Amino acid sequence: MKHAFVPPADLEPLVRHPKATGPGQHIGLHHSTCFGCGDDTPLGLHLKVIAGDDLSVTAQMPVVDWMQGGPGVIHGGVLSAAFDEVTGTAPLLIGAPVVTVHLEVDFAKPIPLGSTLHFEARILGKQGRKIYLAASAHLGDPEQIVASAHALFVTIDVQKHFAEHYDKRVIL
Ligand SMILES: CCCCC/C=C\C/C=C\C/C=C\C/C=C\CCCC(=O)SCCNC(=O)CCNC(=O)[C@H](O)C(C)(C)COP(=O)(O)OP(=O)(O)OC[C@H]1O[C@@H](n2cnc3c(N)ncnc32)[C@H](O)[C@@H]1OP(=O)(O)O
Repeated sequence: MKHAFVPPADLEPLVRHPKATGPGQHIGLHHSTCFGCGDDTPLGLHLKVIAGDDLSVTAQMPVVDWMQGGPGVIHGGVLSAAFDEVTGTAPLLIGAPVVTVHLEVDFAKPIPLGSTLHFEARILGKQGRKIYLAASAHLGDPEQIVASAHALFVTIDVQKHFAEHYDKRVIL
């Protein structure tokens, strides 16, 4: 699939963190009211991101009616949010809490309501605090990619990053 994202050629190779979630296990470190992965949000993606056996993750998402953009198909922003969540969770495999600084999505096929998206994301490498990822999605046949994404995340100190906003957080 065509895309405009060019990661640096000199990325540092990475290995899994010794305490990373095991292969096949749900990576559940985020919080319960997160739009992407929280169980307690009435309107959220409720994504369960599963660790791969290397530097990759997978997730599935049923495409339900409220996700509609064009008639009968998913909204591109909903799909982008799902890519954000799936790619953003993967850096936990190297022990890095991150926020998104850049996300780009290539939409290859219309994605019908009633289908199930299968996501795969993998860490390409890092450069200082910057972590580069690539992801793709299909509807059941891994040979038929319907969308792909590239993302750049930056490692943060979670306590410091959210300090100013923490007391305005929503608890449901
Ligand atoms: C939804 C909230 C998620 C919260 C995550 C919470 C905890 C994390 C824990 C676990 C994570 C688990 C799951 C995560 C799941 C989903 C992820 C969803 C993530 C999101 O949805 S999160 C919301 C949107 N996100 C933001 O709210 C970020 C706003 N942003 C900033 O808060 C600052 O921007 C910051 C702190 C990131 C950096 O600021 P800073 O001052 O610390 O560092 P600096 O500016 O130097 O950037 C360092 C290096 O990144 C390069 N760089 C920066 N921006 C770039 C760009 N756009 N393109 C290319 N390179 C860029 C610079 O060029 C430099 O590179 P170099 O070192 O080579 O010069």
